[in-house]
Amino acid sequence: MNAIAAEIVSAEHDALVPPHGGVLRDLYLPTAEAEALKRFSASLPQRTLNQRQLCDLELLLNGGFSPLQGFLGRADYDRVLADMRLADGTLWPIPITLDVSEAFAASLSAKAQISLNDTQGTPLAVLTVEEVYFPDHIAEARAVFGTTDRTHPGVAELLDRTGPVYLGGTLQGIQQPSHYDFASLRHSPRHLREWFRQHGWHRIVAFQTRNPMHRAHRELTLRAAEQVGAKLLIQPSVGRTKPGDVDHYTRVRCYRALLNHYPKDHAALSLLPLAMRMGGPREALWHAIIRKNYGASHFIVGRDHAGPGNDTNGRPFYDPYAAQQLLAAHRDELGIEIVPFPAMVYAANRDTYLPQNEVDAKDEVRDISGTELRRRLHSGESIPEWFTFPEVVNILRERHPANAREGFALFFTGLSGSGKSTLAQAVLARLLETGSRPVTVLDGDEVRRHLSKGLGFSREDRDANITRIGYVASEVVRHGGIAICAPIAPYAGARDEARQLVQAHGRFVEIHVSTPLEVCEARDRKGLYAAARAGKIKGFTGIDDPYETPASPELRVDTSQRTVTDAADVVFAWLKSEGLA
Ligand SMILES: Nc1ncnc2c1ncn2[C@@H]1O[C@H](COP(=O)(O)OS(=O)(=O)O)[C@@H](OP(=O)(O)O)[C@H]1O
Ligand SMILES: Nc1ncnc2c1ncn2[C@@H]1O[C@H](COP(=O)(O)OP(=O)(O)O)[C@@H](O)[C@H]1O
Repeated sequence: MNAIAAEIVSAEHDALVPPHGGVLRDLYLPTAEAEALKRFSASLPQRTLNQRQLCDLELLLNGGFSPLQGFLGRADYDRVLADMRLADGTLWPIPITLDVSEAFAASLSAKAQISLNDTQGTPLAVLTVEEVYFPDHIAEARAVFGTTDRTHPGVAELLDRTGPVYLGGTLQGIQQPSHYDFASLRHSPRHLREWFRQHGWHRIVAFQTRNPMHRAHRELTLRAAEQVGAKLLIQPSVGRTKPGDVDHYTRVRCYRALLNHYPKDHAALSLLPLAMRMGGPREALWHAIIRKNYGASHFIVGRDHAGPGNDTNGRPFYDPYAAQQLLAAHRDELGIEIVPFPAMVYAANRDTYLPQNEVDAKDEVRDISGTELRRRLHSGESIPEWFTFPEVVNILRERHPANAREGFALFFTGLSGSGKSTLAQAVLARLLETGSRPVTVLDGDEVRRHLSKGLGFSREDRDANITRIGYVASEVVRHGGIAICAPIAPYAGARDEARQLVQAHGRFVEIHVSTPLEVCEARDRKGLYAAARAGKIKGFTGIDDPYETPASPELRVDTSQRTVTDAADVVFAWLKSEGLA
């Protein structure tokens, strides 16, 4: 009996649902062959995968994406876009593709093999490239996400951070990507199926999440499990979720704490290394297929499943129940039962949670939105017990201390001589006078003597300088400190990049020191404007190199209109009003 037939028979035997397409893939080679391929892979073209590609690879190799055996070729890709199916007709809603640059693609010979590596250079798999093709990213965004609006994180990634060429081909797995965090909570579909068998679990309802779970989630999952007579699998995505989400380390601590609030032996926790696309209905279908591969017989789809929030006009990208409708439409061929659920809300008068559609006029409904929860965490305000469990609040508070203890960056930007350093020093003095927070100053001149020594003033060098400042600031903020940065930072793109780096860990406060050029030039503290006018310095900001005015900084201060003390007062008052000082 060949391996495929054996797999089908065993799937029938264990009474767990069959995997998608009938075959649970396992693309890892046996140990000796994997060892030989690892040695051989050193001679192949090397490719370091980004986080999304690494997540995709892991689920391709371990069978989470069964029946796929590699990255999609053109025919599969086209049909997935057009009607959510592989070329052979199997339901598959999200394109799993390997994007590269044109230069990398051009360097490959026909039928090339390439080594796919993690960020440490460890070879994980070899891809035999069967097809090289140019996708139309705009068409892909429209088909998969239904929009080309870059506010959608999946669209932004596709249009701005995805290579122009796709490589299709089959994979041979060498070794699993290493995870040193929560290793005991990570399982392949094969492992999880084995665990279900050992524990006699046959009906299993899976729950997907990218957020910390509170009482509403507990009620919802318990009701869903009870409704279909199944055990519960809490399977949060921990690969990559929506930018700005609570990090998975914190979330997993919350899930673990919550697990103690389920009836014994009724709920299990397993982490899914999925790179979410936030693709709403299509993504929900994909999630269901993946859970089926892990052996779940049922899948909970709540309100706004995998929703990316609102578009540029403030309207939701997807109808909150579109995912449930799409899954219902494919019910017969999906092979995993969908358990649709409305939002759960708290009725204070009954001191209980209810599905929204069971609420009546007399009920006093209470809810705390994600935004409100973040606000309360930031301000240190209380979070009621009806909303979540005290252990969960404690974990979230440790991770998100009230503003007064959370790190942030003050990023002064403006022309040379505008007053950035002077103002930074004055604000520094205020912060040190009134608080005990560690403060790091990354002044333009100072940085250029150390961190950015050797860099000049070309666009490339200036961008590198600002990225370095942003990186150091983000580390300071990550550890709860205050970073005060004061470079010219003339280019909007680099400023935004610094913002992204910092915002992963705390607030980024951009302060445009908007002193007019004439005033800066009249001050000419260092004689550089005169030298620039005389042509002795080339590419001087404001003279013969541009300064891109910040469009929407948190604050704008013109030092020609105020004394140093006044200007520092404006900044400090703003920090106070935001709870940062
Ligand atoms: N070509 C040119 N353009 C602008 N500035 C120049 C140039 N050459 C030297 N300097 C001096 O370098 C200081 C600016 O460095 P920054 O690191 O803040 O610049 S940047 O953000 O990387 O563009 C700046 O200091 P500040 O006056 O404190 O802003 C200048 O003194
Ligand atoms: N209200 C003010 N705020 C800040 N600087 C001022 C003000 N009025 C005059 N200045 C002077 O302007 C110059 C600004 O230089 P600096 O702070 O080094 O600017 P930058 O760091 O932006 O190059 C200093 O000599 C400072 O004394």
